[in-house]
Amino acid sequence: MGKYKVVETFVSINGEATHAGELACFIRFAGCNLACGYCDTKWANEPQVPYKSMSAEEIYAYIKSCGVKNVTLTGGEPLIQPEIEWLITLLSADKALRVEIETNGSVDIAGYDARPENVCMTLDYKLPDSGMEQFMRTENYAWLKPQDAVKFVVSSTRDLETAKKIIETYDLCAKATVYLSSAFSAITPAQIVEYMIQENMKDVRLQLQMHKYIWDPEKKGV
Ligand SMILES: C[S@@+](CC[C@H](N)C(=O)[O-])C[C@H]1O[C@@H](n2cnc3c(N)ncnc32)[C@H](O)[C@@H]1O
Ligand SMILES: Nc1nc2[nH]cc(C(=O)O)c2c(=O)[nH]1
Ligand code: SF4
Ligand SMILES: [Mg+2]
Repeated sequence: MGKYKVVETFVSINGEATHAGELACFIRFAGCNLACGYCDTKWANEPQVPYKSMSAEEIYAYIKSCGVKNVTLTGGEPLIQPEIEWLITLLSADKALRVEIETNGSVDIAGYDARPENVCMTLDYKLPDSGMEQFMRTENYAWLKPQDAVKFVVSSTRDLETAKKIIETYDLCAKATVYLSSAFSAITPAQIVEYMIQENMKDVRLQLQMHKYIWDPEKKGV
């Protein structure tokens, strides 16, 4: 089996989505197929980024050594890592783990349809201000499971309007948990809430990146 390019591993609280505030072990992979304007981990996508080569078994052993339940696979883009299916299968077999995959919405997730309940996807929809909307695969919404989330990282009113349209067109709130997050410092959380009230978005949740309020927003490894 191959090795994975891992740029950092750490334990922190998960700052985002459904298990925000709970301890989680993070595995961040190198490289991404997109280049979002707001990306807070551009460093992990640099071609020359230093990485550690780890096998699936080594990653699993690290996760178990952390002693936590939640594992977040992120990046970079985790789902473009060669043989990532194998790692996901290995981790999902351990029912003491809850595996969350942060994915950018451009990669086909159909092949993960047989995943068990302890594997959830947090699927981004990249909005116009990210510059990456053209790469979004709305076909992915056919493969959402109840434990999954669809996340919209918002930078502007135009982004909010697009998010609302996509949520309604694909009936996303019926399929998964839907989050609106502010692209850090691009739009205030208050502006998002005002829009949610104005549009009566009653099944959508605001999410803040908790770790950026606890630590310096530029700090790695938290
Ligand atoms: C760094 S990405 C890595 C995983 C995957 N490439 C993706 O985009 O989902 C992890 C999460 O951080 C979010 N993110 C990145 N930069 C952000 C920023 N400046 N403000 C808020 N969220 C951000 C992404 O939208 C994504 O949901
Ligand atoms: N604390 C913390 N929580 C996170 N949840 C998702 C993250 C990510 O970068 O994907 C992240 C992160 O970078 N830090
Ligand atoms: S898809 Fe994720 S890692 Fe890639 S550039 Fe966008 S936010 Fe960054
Ligand atoms: Mg992050």
